[in-house]
Amino acid sequence: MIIDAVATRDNRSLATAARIRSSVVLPQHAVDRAEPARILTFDGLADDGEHIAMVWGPLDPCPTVRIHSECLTGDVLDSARCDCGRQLAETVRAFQQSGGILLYLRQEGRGIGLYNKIDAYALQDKGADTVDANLELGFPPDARQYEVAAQMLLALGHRAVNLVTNNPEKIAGLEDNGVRVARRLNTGLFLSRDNLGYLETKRNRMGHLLDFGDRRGAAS
Ligand SMILES: Nc1nc2c(ncn2[C@@H]2O[C@H](COP(=O)(O)OP(=O)(O)OP(=O)(O)O)[C@@H](O)[C@H]2O)c(=O)[nH]1
Ligand SMILES: [Zn+2]
Repeated sequence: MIIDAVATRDNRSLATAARIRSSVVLPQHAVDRAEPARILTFDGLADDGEHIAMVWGPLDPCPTVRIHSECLTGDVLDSARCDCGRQLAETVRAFQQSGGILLYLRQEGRGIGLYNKIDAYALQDKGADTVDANLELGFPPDARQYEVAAQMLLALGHRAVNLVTNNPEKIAGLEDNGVRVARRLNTGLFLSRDNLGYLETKRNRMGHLLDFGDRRGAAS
């Protein structure tokens, strides 16, 4: 399926249109749904990343979407330094139940890569927060772009979505590239003793929409 370049809200257009390269069934351990889950790959994405979409159908015309940036340490290795693993597990469980699209973007370490992220962790262990550690290494606090996410959604036929995120940059990144965010939905709040500083920095220095309520004292 090929979607032509579309006008964005300020009348720019996407430089390139992506198309679905492969779409295969990915049977799930947890559930046996009427419509099987599929993993999709794409040609024509704006960067060199091997970004994938997981689709649990059937989908609404304005589907629920989660954009998740790769975090090997959190997603695979059970790291509690961040909330990524818990957010990913929450997404998979919810979409297995109710349907949705997970865009798994290969943007490890907010786009600076795994080795650089581990270097940033080493600086954090000496007292820097996540923003200053990136800056000290010569990177922006967040190096991610979301054009590829918009390209993938357009290739899937969706120009409007409900987005699960606390990060306003993801909303702007879709809308700047021709995909309307009809509603924002919060992720869960996955606080622990080890990620409290990381989450506070996201809220205080990066504009993430996190409401700790009175739960910070209970982080364990
Ligand atoms: N550079 C850097 N990257 C980190 C650090 N901790 C986590 N990350 C990366 O941050 C990214 C988090 O991705 P997401 O959970 O999709 O995005 P988010 O910006 O937290 O926004 P939400 O949609 O609200 O979850 C992943 O790529 C992680 O590898 C850190 O201390 N330094
Ligand atoms: Zn993480």
